[in-house]
Amino acid sequence: MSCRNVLITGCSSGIGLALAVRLAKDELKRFKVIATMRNLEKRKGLEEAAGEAMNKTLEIRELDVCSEESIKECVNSIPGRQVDVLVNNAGLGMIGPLETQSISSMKTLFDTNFFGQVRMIKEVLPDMKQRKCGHIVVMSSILGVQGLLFNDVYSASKFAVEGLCESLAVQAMKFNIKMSLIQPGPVTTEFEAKVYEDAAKIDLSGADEETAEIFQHIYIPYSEKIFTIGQRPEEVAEHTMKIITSNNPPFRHQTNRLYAPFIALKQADPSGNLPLDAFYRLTFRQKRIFNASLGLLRLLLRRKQKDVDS
Ligand SMILES: NC(=O)C1=CN([C@@H]2O[C@H](COP(=O)(O)OP(=O)(O)OC[C@H]3O[C@@H](n4cnc5c(N)ncnc54)[C@H](OP(=O)(O)O)[C@@H]3O)[C@@H](O)[C@H]2O)C=CC1
Ligand SMILES: CC1=C(/C=C/C(C)=C/C=C/C(C)=C/C=O)C(C)(C)CCC1
Repeated sequence: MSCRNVLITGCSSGIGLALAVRLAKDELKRFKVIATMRNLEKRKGLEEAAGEAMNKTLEIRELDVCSEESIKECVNSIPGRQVDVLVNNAGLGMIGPLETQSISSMKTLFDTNFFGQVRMIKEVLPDMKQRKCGHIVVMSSILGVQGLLFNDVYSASKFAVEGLCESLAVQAMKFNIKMSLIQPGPVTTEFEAKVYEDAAKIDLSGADEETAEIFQHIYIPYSEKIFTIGQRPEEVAEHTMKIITSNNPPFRHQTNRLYAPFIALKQADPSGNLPLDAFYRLTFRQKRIFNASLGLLRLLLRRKQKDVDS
């Protein structure tokens, strides 16, 4: 197979950085990685992790998914504008009570997580259609399938991405273009620190006392515990690499089997009441069940790790 150009957005940290490095260090040298970031001053981490691959199988370019001009400039700089695989990874998180969040902060989130993806796809789709070849890989989330309290707007942005891709995928198929949505659960990246940092600045006086209490004393501690068993970005990169190298890539792929039961609840009950009840109980009624489930998840994770190591 010839070398494929892979353009990845949001490579200054986390999943984007890990994926760029993984593809660039491919033993079979199947990829030329165009690792992009909006702020080139943050390139050091990627340069160090890429090591010898730098300027051989990996090049760093500037790209802000919120600027059409920046996207065009980057894609035009690629010989023949040839993007064989687009990985739409750049994204922001946002948590908190809806009443405390400004419409302008929600628009910023959508501008990145949804319109950023749209801008990227619009830029490469006509070329891919002409070549009758290409793969669009999109970093969605389990929250693109299942909503979660205090993640209202973030989850909505990922649902929007899922709807966009599900609609486009059939047309893409006609032009031999593949589309894949990657759905990770919690991943231990800068994402986590950034959302907690932003959450600490929320003016909770914009919400009633009970809501503020639930957010601070139930959601935040639960969420922190959940992240202690989050995936590493390298694991998500490995999953994504498998999707990219697959001859017949799936349209949707969950990277963490621990979250399959939450999605199964949704699929099991079209009325939607089953997952709502389960989340309600887990959050408000069953502190002991939540902690016990977490213990079980940890055990399963340790077993899985042992299997991988042996
Ligand atoms: N971490 C998690 O738990 C999960 C994350 N995801 C998704 O994975 C993706 C990657 O997140 P993750 O690696 O965890 O988080 P990070 O915060 O580590 O990485 C996010 C990347 O997106 C970049 N970015 C933000 N805004 C823009 C923009 N306007 N233009 C270009 N790049 C931008 C950031 O750049 P900068 O450094 O300049 O801000 C950074 O490089 C996101 O789409 C996220 O929604 C999905 C499921 C779970
Ligand atoms: C609070 C809470 C939960 C927390 C889930 C979290 C915190 C998920 C985070 C997902 C992320 C960050 C996705 C990013 O795209 C559970 C386990 C569902 C159980 C019910 C209560």
